[in-house]
Amino acid sequence: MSDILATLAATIDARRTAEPGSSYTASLLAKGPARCAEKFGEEAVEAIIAAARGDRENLTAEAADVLYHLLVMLTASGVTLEDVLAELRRREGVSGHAEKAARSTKS
Ligand SMILES: N=c1c2ncn([C@@H]3O[C@H](COP(=O)(O)OP(=O)(O)OP(=O)(O)O)[C@@H](O)[C@H]3O)c2ncn1[C@@H]1O[C@H](COP(=O)(O)O)[C@@H](O)[C@H]1O
Repeated sequence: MSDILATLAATIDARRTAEPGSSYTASLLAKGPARCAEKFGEEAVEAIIAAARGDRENLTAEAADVLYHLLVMLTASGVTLEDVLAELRRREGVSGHAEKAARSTKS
């Protein structure tokens, strides 16, 4: 299921050395990590609005924008999709309740 994400991440990584004029991704990466993060935030807000309105069709499209812009932001910041997937694998099977309880006993 995540093959498309891995393919997209590879495409975005390859765009780091592409001409901004020929690639939207390259033009965004050329603006730096802060601008990429801002774009991710804008797309996330659009997804939030679609979800809050119960607009499933728009939410699907906005969620795709969010995933694309998340990968661009990660690339701009030197974090790979594999880094994020490894973190998810590390968390696998640990309930959010149990993780939160462990955090509160540490402090
Ligand atoms: N998945 C996407 C994708 N999703 C969204 N977008 C673009 O993200 C932009 C965000 O939408 P906005 O309305 O905010 O755009 P905008 O106002 O023109 O953007 P700004 O000027 O504010 O940056 C749009 O231009 C979308 O086309 C994407 N652009 C590219 N991809 C993938 O990335 C690949 C490489 O694209 P290029 O780098 O352009 O070759 C493509 O083949 C696709 O697979």
